[in-house]
Order: sequence, then C-alpha cells, then structure tokens
Amino acid sequence: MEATLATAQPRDTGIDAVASATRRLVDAITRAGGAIDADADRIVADLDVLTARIDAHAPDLPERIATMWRQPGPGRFDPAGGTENPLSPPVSLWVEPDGSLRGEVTLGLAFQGPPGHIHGGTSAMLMDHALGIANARAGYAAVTVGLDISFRAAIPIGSTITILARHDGRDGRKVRSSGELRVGDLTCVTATGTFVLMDDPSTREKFRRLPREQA
Ligand SMILES: CCCCCCCCCC(=O)SCCNC(=O)CCNC(=O)[C@H](O)C(C)(C)COP(=O)(O)OP(=O)(O)OC[C@H]1O[C@@H](n2cnc3c(N)ncnc32)[C@H](O)[C@@H]1OP(=O)(O)O
Repeated sequence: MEATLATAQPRDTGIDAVASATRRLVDAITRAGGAIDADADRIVADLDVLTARIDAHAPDLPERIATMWRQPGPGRFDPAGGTENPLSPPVSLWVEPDGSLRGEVTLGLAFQGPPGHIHGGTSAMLMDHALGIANARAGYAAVTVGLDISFRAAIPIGSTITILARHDGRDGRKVRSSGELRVGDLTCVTATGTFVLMDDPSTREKFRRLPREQA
C-alpha cells in the first residue's frame, strides 16, 4: 500500500519551484559568507530587481492569509514542511501504519547553532510542528500551549535527521503528543507537547481574526 503524506505534496513548478530556488540561494549565501563582499553591490542590485518583480504579484496581508487557509490539504506555507515557504526546511512527514509520523530532513548552514551543528530553535520548530501535525492527523487540530524539549545530543549540519511524532491522547480541551529527532540510532532531541483544541471557544476566537482586524 502506498504511504500517506501528512505534509504538503512538493511540486517542481510554480511557487514551490521559486521557494526551492530561494532555499538554494540562502544556502549559497551562508556557505560563501564574506567571500562575496567584492561582488555584493551587484548581487544586491540583482536581488532587488527580483524582489520587486515578485512583490508586484503580492496581495495585501489579510487577503494573502485568507488565501493560504482556503487551500485544501496540508499547509503549503507551514514553517516546517511548507513547500511554498522558502524559509521552511524541506520536511516531508509520512503516516506510519500505527498512525504516527515519520520523516527525514537534511539541514544546511543556515540552521547552524553551535559550531557545525543545528540550532536548538530549529529542532524545537521541527518538533512543535510535527507534534501538531500528529494531533491533526488524529483528528485534533490544536495549538501549542506547552512544549517540553530535551537536547540530548547535538545534530551535525548535513546529517540525515529522522523525525518521529505521535499523538498521545486527549484530556478535555487539551491534547498531548510526543516525538523525537534521531541521527542514525542516536536520539538527539525528545519532545512532549500540550496543545489546546482549536475548536475550544477561546482558541477559536483568538485565531479567527486576521492581523488587520486585531489592530
Ligand atoms: C490546523 C492544523 C495545524 C497543524 C499543525 C499546527 C502546529 C502549530 C503549532 C504551533 O506553533 S501553535 C502557535 C503557538 N501557540 C500559540 O500561539 C497559542 C498561544 N496561547 C493561547 O493563545 C491561549 O493559551 C489559548 C487561546 C490556546 C488558550 O487560552 P486560555 O486562556 O483559554 O487557556 P490557557 O492558556 O490558560 O491554558 C489552556 C490549558 O493549557 C494548560 N497549559 C497552559 N500552559 C501549559 C504548559 N506550558 N504545559 C502544559 N499545560 C499548559 C492550562 O493549564 C490549561 O489547562 P486546563 O484547560 O486543564 O485548565
């Protein structure tokens, strides 16, 4: 049986292709560093032309957010697995036979924390998001109120990181999930999360409104 993808299906055209190219750009910049200083003025001019070309297509923010949430299926704009989001690491999560999630990702220098290793905030984002998707797959769309995370071993830049996440249960309006990041057989990060259901009245009210309406 074909495995089910819990994150957005990557495409090699349109906005997904632009986002991928932008990830390659960011990776190239972080690898080159100050070695591009002499060429920086020309690079900035070229990038500004591209930015203006793209910006000409951008609707205002509330309209853009509304469009994002009208798209069916897994979030294409998520910060961890959003194929349309150039800041999103290219994560795909698959549903295992027991309903848990499993995926792999390799992160470059843009995600560095300690020398040669992944930033803890990046690991926390991968965990927060995977735990949230594990809940959503179990039928519980919910927002994080607590994330307990342990960094047990540093994750080398460029290593293949295995992401595991599972929904652990519901307690009234709260749901729990847990997960880990592994490199090979080594468990590098463990996390447990507490989430509040989005259909809880206070949560629904808070996340119903768009930024402009909240001002
Ligand atoms: C659609 C599918 C999406 C799939 C993936 C999404 C993954 C995204 C994950 C995220 O990053 S979500 C974004 C980060 N989270 C937030 O912005 C939520 C911010 N918090 C809030 O807006 C409010 O807390 C919320 C509206 C959710 C609820 O407010 P309330 O005033 O009603 O409740 P409160 O925050 O006091 O606590 C709710 C419950 O959580 C409990 N709680 C709070 N902090 C906790 C903590 N740190 N650990 C454990 N439990 C905690 C708290 O005790 C309480 O338990 P009880 O219901 O049993 O009383």
